[in-house]
Amino acid sequence: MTTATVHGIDDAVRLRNVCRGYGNERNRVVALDDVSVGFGRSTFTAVMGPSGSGKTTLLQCAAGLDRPDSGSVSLDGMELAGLSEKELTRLRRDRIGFIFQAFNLLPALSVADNVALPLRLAGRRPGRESVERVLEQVGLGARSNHRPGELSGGQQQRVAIARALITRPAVLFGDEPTGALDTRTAVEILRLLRQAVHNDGQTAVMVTHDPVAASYADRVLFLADGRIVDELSGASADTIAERMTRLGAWGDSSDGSGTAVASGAPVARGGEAAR
Ligand SMILES: Nc1ncnc2c1ncn2[C@@H]1O[C@H](COP(=O)(O)OP(=O)(O)OP(=O)(O)O)[C@@H](O)[C@H]1O
Repeated sequence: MTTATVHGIDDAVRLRNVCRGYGNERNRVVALDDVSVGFGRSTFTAVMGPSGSGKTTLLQCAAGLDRPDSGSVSLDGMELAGLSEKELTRLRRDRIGFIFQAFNLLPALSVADNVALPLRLAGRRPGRESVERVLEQVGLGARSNHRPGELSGGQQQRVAIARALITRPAVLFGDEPTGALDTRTAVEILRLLRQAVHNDGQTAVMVTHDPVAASYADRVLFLADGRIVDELSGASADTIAERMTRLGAWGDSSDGSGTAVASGAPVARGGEAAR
């Protein structure tokens, strides 16, 4: 049984009966099928599931990057449906931080200028101290004048986290933020995310395929065929991997009516949790 549909009053992000499909009537893919879930303030949630189960679509709808066909999304107390594109852009800029697998840094800018970019885009003048402070926070105080190309992958991802944190967003969304990193470096990044959540009161939602990464979250949601089918709290990587294996078995036995099984890519990592 899943409790994912229970919403707290104080959720930083809340989805209610969200449906999102692609294609036309003959070729319909249901990416999200009546998903209701809340992400409480100052919590860290990992979203897992087979390839094509709807994880990225869930993240994009939750972050206001994609609009659901039906249902509603509220973020930091604002209903997204009523907002114009301009208001939505402002909300994303001011209240959300994004961290992607490909760090998406601008190679020609220094580390400090990359971090300051969201503030400049918002028409604010970034104070040197606030940039230095957030770089210290991610352990890169000495690197502010370097170019991203002079940093390791893990350091570049830390710059991306600093850039996401500079606006003090209510919610941090990560789509495979540790996907391109080795295990040790991934752990550093996950600790930073936990810190942002538990020390600074931010809310983090992270899509991952890695049970070890997911074990750093307070809660793990499991998606299959566009629906939340299970969740775990405070689980170990082994427990999460075992649950993924079961999810894989469910995927194999599916009659396909759920629609969203995409590529037949392997689902579970089983015991291979720590890459
Ligand atoms: N722009 C799009 N056009 C058509 N179909 C799409 C589009 N985006 C997603 N889909 C489909 O919706 C379903 C869910 O996709 P989504 O990317 O959310 O899955 P996912 O769980 O993130 O997958 P993965 O782990 O492989 O990244 C898939 O069947 C996918 O093919």
